[in-house]
Amino acid sequence: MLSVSNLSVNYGATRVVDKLNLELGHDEILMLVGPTGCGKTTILQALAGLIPLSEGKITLGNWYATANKHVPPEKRNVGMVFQDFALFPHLTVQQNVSFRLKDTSLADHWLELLGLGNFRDAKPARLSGGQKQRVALARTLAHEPAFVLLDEPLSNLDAALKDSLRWEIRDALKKAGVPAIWVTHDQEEALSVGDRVGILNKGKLEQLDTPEACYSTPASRFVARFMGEASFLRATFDSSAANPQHTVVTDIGNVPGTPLNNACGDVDLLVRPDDLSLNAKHPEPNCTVDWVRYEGESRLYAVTLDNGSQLKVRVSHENAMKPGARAHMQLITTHPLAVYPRED
Ligand SMILES: Nc1ncnc2c1ncn2[C@@H]1O[C@H](COP(=O)(O)OP(=O)(O)OP(=O)(O)O)[C@@H](O)[C@H]1O
Repeated sequence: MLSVSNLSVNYGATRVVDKLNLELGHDEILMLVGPTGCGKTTILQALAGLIPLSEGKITLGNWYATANKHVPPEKRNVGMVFQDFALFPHLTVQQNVSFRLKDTSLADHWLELLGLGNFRDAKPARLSGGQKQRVALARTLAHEPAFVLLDEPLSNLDAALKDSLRWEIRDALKKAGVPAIWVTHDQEEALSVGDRVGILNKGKLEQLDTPEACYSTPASRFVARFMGEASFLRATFDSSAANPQHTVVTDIGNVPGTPLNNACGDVDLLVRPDDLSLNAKHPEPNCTVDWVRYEGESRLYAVTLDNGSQLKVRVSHENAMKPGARAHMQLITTHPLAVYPRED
């Protein structure tokens, strides 16, 4: 198990990572997300032993590192996968993956498993971006790392390739049975690939939870906004025993709620674009379209309710309306939505 307690990193007087705590199971994949400059790469560098800790402790297997006890990268048995692949250009695929291995059978194993059998003798320059990243991953896993750190491994690849390769990487990590921390800018990737997701804000973990919990019950509005389109609808919520179903009352329908941060009375309800319907033909319109973004399969509308709240709703592409059009909006979800204390 990889265990991190109170890990902090300072650059001069600036604290960049602030008291990070986490534990990873033996084959668990943690996705680390957060705005640019929030400390993601610094965390990976500290775990890899590339920069010193200012405070805290990292423990894995038979070693531990603290501010006073540095363990060099080569003693940590860490595997790293970078966005720029970091392959040796003058070596073949086989040589890259087998580099410094005494027993090359594991190199063969991962080359086959990642579909690189036919490219053994090719040099990296002849490979596509996706193939290069597979080689980098095969090389990492062939060295039997105790844990793997991935720093935006897919950010140099096109969208279609990203989608398939993220699953291949997840499968390979699970087959290798190693804990992994995977930094990404892509919130959809974080939700779909991770066993858990950690959301960082200014060096602090705001939430460390399952993808479902991070998306549907975000610990803060920051997390809610970071993990997807988030609108906040004025609502009222009675937290007493008189409301056993936890019903939240709004102008566009009542829904079950999950109160966070002791929300009660005047509250804001977190609404995702698929929690709403938008009907242009309804006889009693209650909102006006502000703008629309065509997305192919769907359209995303920003709509202002007659009570002043602005919400975003995603509907089928067949539902075409122009800015200024009147429509009827309604809450259609049956699952509980997160409820926060009112913020004016
Ligand atoms: N060597 C350094 N010296 C001083 N400050 C640094 C150094 N490296 C990074 N920083 C600062 O530390 C903070 C965190 O940087 P880091 O690279 O970890 O962020 P990140 O979350 O990985 O960002 P991005 O998503 O843009 O890659 C930033 O404010 C950055 O300017």
